[in-house]
Amino acid sequence: MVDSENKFDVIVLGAGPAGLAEGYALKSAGKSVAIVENYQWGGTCPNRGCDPKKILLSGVQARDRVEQLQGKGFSSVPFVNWSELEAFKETYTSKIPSGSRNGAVSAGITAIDGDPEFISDDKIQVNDKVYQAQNFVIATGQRPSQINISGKENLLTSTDFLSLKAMPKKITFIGAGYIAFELATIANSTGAEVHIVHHNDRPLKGFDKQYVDELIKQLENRGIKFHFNVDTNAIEKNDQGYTLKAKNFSLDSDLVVGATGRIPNTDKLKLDKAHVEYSAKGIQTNDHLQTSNKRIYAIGDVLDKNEPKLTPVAGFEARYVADILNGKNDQAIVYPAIPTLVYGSPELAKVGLSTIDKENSDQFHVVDQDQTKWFTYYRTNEHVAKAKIVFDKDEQIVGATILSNEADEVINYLTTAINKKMTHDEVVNTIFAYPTPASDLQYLL
Ligand SMILES: Cc1cc2nc3c(=O)[nH]c(=O)nc-3n(C[C@H](O)[C@H](O)[C@H](O)COP(=O)(O)OP(=O)(O)OC[C@H]3O[C@@H](n4cnc5c(N)ncnc54)[C@H](O)[C@@H]3O)c2cc1C
Ligand SMILES: NC(=O)c1ccc[n+]([C@@H]2O[C@H](COP(=O)([O-])OP(=O)(O)OC[C@H]3O[C@@H](n4cnc5c(N)ncnc54)[C@H](O)[C@@H]3O)[C@@H](O)[C@H]2O)c1
Repeated sequence: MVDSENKFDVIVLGAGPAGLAEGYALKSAGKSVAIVENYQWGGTCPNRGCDPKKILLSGVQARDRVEQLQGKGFSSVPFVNWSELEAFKETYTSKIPSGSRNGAVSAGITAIDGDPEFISDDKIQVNDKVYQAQNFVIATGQRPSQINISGKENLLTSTDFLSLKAMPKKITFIGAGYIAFELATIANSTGAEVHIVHHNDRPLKGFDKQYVDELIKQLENRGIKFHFNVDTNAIEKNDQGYTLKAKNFSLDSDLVVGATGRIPNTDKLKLDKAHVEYSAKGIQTNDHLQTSNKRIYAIGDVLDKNEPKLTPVAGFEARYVADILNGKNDQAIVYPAIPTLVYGSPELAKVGLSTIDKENSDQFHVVDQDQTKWFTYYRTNEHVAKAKIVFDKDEQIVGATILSNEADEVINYLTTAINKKMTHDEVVNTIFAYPTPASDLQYLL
């Protein structure tokens, strides 16, 4: 028998952006809700992901803005003091776990701390207590993966990097995805010698190759060194630091960060006991985000899905499942166009269709614009500003790739234009404040 106080309409596993959004949406609709978290309330994004990274980047971006204006009012590039910047970041992150937990409790959600394990189709056990629910929502996210090489225990993760107390003189990243590009830019701007080692020659492979090559060129100009087609097979510790070893290749550094992807947190949940199917890529669901056990849903990064694993996508899925469980929706999930962005200086962003090949070249065409001399970028003396816009036969924008320091802002406007199917005339007849990246839109679309 399960005590009545341990019975809920819905139990959510994981208190990250997905799990918390789910809990709040269900609670405000009158359901009894518990959330179980086994580590830091708030999850990856505010504790060890998006937010701390972006705080560190704020210092980097301020420095870079001054660097661009050398000889145009400034004569030296400021030194970014890593320890102070990191301490500033800590003033934000240190409040997240308690703030997130207290917020949930204040909203009337039952907060449970510990490792949940399914013991049947409708019950879990946490710290020797059994809890029962009509429905479960699994939102346990992902964690850094570790490459299986000799000396892998010598590798730091992105989480370790974001809390370094001192920036080393020389740092190496293995992998060249979002995390390596972003953290390498931060390390470079705070004075470190930075190397990126990648196993093939196609980093950021979801992005337009020409623009990735241009981004690499910009980062090389800043002093970041790329080593492509290097398959790391060992990290050896020595008196000075660490040596990365590969065939005919060796690189010494003070620290080495593994940034070769992330893996779903499914292993501790005893999913088999609840008949929930999953793969190495995450929990498998139907188009209603329902697992192989009809009373259990999965949302956020823990899903095995094609959509990018990002915070706003996790929130979208949480609201969708809440609507299903609140009886407001029974349709399959339909995702809007989702923008993705590699932060740094410059930023690389994309939404929708990014490239077209011979097979679909009669249905789409691409306009590639070098904006570097446009007023928006001229006034800040940007090194590069480019935009590749994909149009369909009706001249409707269906995709874009942007490379500039304003890419985050521009990609959001273009995402709206794609989702709202805005025509060129609708854009031109919208009065945007001038001069801003928004007022450039009439020349882009
Ligand atoms: C360095 C870095 C930078 C990033 N930058 C961005 C960015 O700029 N923009 C963006 O959109 N996304 C970014 N992301 C991705 C973003 O953090 C995730 O997409 C987002 O956090 C996913 O939310 P989630 O709730 O699904 O998972 P998480 O945020 O991972 O939350 C899952 C929660 O479940 C808990 N948990 C895990 N296992 C269990 C278990 N067995 N039982 C109970 N609880 C468990 C975890 O402790 C965690 O609190 C970044 C990620 C990283 C690592
Ligand atoms: N700005 C953002 O939105 C943002 C920022 C950071 C992270 N994230 C999220 O976190 C996820 C993980 O980021 P990530 O950068 O760790 O993963 P990723 O999948 O983006 O990139 C990993 C890279 O490592 C390479 N790699 C794999 N094995 C390797 C090996 N043995 N040696 C060398 N290279 C190897 C892969 O080819 C790939 O290029 C992202 O996919 C995204 O969902 C998003």
